[in-house]
Amino acid sequence: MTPDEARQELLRLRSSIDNLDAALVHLLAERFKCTEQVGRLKANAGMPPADPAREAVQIARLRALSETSGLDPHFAEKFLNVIIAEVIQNHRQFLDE
Ligand SMILES: C=C(O[C@@H]1C=C(C(=O)O)C=C[C@H]1O)C(=O)O
Repeated sequence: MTPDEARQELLRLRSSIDNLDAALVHLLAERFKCTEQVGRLKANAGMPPADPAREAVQIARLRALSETSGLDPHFAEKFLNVIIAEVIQNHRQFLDE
């Protein structure tokens, strides 16, 4: 591959990365819209913000999905835990409203 071909290939790959990053942002935005509704529902119904049993099921499911799709299951678990921690923090704020 010539240096010029390598630069072209890099641009092509980065264009796909940019599209995928945009898709991730949109997916996360939809997920947080949904979890906001869950948080308000739970706060109104007197349910606790966190549900460790539900989280364990989700983590097991995502780890299995990761294994079949070639994603590192450890990374998938870490990623989901970061998102869930943010969601629970948001849910706690609804308790004060
Ligand atoms: C969204 C919920 O609240 C919390 C956040 C979760 C999530 O982000 O997936 C899962 C379980 C709960 O700890 C829920 O109970 O479904």
